[in-house]
Amino acid sequence: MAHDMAFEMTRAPWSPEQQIERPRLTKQVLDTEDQAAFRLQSKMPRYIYFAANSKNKWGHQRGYRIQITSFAGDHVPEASSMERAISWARYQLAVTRRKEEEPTSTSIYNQNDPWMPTVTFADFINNETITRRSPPAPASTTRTTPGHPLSLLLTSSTTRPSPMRILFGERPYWWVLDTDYYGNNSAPEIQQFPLTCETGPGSPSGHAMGAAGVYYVMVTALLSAAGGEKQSRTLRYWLLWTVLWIGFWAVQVCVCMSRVFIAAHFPHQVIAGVFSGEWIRPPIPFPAAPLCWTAVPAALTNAPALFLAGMAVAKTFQHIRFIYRASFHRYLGITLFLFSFTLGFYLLLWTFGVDLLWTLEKAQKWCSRPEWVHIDTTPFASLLRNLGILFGLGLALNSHMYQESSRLKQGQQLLPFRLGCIAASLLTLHIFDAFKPPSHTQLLFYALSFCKSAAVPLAAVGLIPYCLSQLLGTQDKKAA
Ligand SMILES: O=P(O)(O)OC[C@H]1O[C@@H](O)[C@H](O)[C@@H](O)[C@@H]1O
Repeated sequence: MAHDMAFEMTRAPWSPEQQIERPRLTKQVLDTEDQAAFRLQSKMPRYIYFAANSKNKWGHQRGYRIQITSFAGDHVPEASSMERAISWARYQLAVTRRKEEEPTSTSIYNQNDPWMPTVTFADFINNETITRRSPPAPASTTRTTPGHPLSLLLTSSTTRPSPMRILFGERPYWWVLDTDYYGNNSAPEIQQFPLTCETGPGSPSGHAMGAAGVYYVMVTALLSAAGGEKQSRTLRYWLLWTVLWIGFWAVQVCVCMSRVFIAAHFPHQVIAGVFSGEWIRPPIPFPAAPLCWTAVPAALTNAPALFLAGMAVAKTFQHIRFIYRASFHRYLGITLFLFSFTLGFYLLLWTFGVDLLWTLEKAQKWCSRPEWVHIDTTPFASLLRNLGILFGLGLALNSHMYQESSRLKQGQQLLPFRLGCIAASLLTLHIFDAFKPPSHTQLLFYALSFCKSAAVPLAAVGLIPYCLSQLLGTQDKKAA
């Protein structure tokens, strides 16, 4: 984008017989390489800047300004037979469209045979379109070559996601800015929010999946508790059935619409999330589930974790006996298996050049505010959180505290015990939630996330019921 001043003649308001030149700001989009290559000694616009599609908080287009001051003159006459080897020096500034097959803008080998140069910079400037590209980050893609003070080559990638990639985990907040789909037309303005910049793959939606999985299990558990025999179901049961399912779908619609509204998802991704959230509930044989999920490329690293969350909740309600009987060793074994399976699979693919964390780079590149990119949204953070919960649950259920508190569950003071547990657990969860592990060291962050998640069930299933049972037990004794 070039900003300059043009002068227009106007009458001086204070002296109408006089004319004055009034400066006016002009803006011009430089949309081809030829327009954005400024020859030496040519007149430059006053301001040149790389504009992004987003706006800053004053409503001005984001971007960064390029300022060039140089007193250098001609390098060699352009008619010289060796000029092409140093043709970058023709320009004060040149913006070109970079392609993957063009790793460099010049080459030291040009010096060896300047008459037949390996790379000719001037050939890059062949009038290709350069608008609707991502603004390159100055540190990573701006190349100033030592000894080439006048040449500033800015590049932008041509590896753009095709429209079909929205089926493979692209999120709208980056896809819209990153795609060639809109050609020379302007792409829709996408407003980002603090929750937009998720770093994992967008398909299927983890929030929709979690909401559907958890609420499905809650609704069906409540209905089976209220239902009794099929034949003896009363009007009250059917009223409850209607209210609960309306509630279920109301929650799903709100979750899905909010995810689409903040540009974190396309509609098909949240719909897939809701339905996979329901399917993910047991009975999928335990070790088979992460393997099933590997069929969904975009959700690969997230899958075991998501499965685990859905499964942990579902088991609690639907197969209560199993989850209570499983030994700590079993919990530990499952935790280790899921961790090593996911890590191993990730590393295996990585050695073959497949980076399952490709979405992280997209988020960092396209999020309008770097502080909105949170490490706790990464698939690995999610995996460790859910593994922590599983581990903590196993630890709590096999603890002495849990055995002790279970005794009171058959006792007299069941209602105060349960209400006390709910209130104390909510309070504790709130306190846990306020603790944010420091994110400057990734390993420390992941380790602390795991510990924090393990502490949650340990507190809610072990410690809190134990303390309350002791308290109520003492009161019982005093009363007796
Ligand atoms: O895919 P969505 O809806 O943006 O949800 C992403 C979230 O999905 C959850 O399952 C993960 O635990 C979170 O870490 C992640 O941030």
